[in-house]
Amino acid sequence: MNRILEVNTLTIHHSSSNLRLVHPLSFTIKSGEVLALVGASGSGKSLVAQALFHILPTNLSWEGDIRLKGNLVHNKNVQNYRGKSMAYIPQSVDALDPFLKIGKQLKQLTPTHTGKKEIIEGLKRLGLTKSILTKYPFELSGGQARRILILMALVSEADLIVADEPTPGIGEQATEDFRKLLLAKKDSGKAVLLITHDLDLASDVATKIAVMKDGKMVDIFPSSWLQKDALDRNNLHPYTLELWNSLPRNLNTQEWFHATRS
Ligand SMILES: Nc1ncnc2c1ncn2[C@@H]1O[C@H](COP(=O)(O)OP(=O)(O)OP(=O)(O)O)[C@@H](O)[C@H]1O
Ligand code: NI
Repeated sequence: MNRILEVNTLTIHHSSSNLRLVHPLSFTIKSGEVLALVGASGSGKSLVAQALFHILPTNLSWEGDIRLKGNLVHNKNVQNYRGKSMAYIPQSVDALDPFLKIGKQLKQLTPTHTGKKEIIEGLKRLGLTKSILTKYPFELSGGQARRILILMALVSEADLIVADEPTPGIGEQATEDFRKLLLAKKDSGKAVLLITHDLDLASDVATKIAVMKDGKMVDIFPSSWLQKDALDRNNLHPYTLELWNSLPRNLNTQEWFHATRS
């Protein structure tokens, strides 16, 4: 399988003090893979996504090696990748251009005819109507804006999609539609980095799961390990086990937790 994204010893620190917010971490996402990045609030997930696109807050710096299809992504060439071969669904809906109608913003991403068809279909699948295309971002609700951001990433031709908490506030139906669209991207050989608090979504769509805690990637493992009878669970970090045991569907499997720790 082709490697789409390779991240090698990425660290993120305060520019002024060298104090680390993200400790050295490395991972790879291949064509057709979804890597779910999960972990506590404040553990550094969004910073990792921002570093990939060179859009960290100015008081922070990063070091390491980021490659897209083997090519080093650096300061001077990142514009050639952003929004083209790497699409980003940011955690904040402020990312929409406030002065440009939604239709125009979507059109910029997909100038081709097929793109237009995909936009119309995508709108429908995400529970939006065509009328939204003539609106400005300020006329949308938070959930609608988030769905537009999802659509933007999904209609783009990007090889890599980075989605930072795309589902809060969009409702159950749109979350389900998003899940299906993600699986379609996966099947068509794209690579996805999905940052989420939704562990059910993560275990459902991801091929690999990475867990962050206090700026460290404490685990990265194939999602098949989460199958109830998979022995490899023994290899997971206690924090990962804690996360999974706190899922409502696992609350009755505490025996398993004790069995794996003894
Ligand atoms: N510009 C900044 N300057 C200093 N610290 C920052 C800055 N931006 C983020 N941080 C800190 O870095 C840590 C990681 O933040 P980040 O946004 O990556 O967390 P996260 O895992 O995405 O959390 P959440 O799940 O809540 O979105 C947090 O402790 C946050 O306070
Ligand atoms: Ni975040």
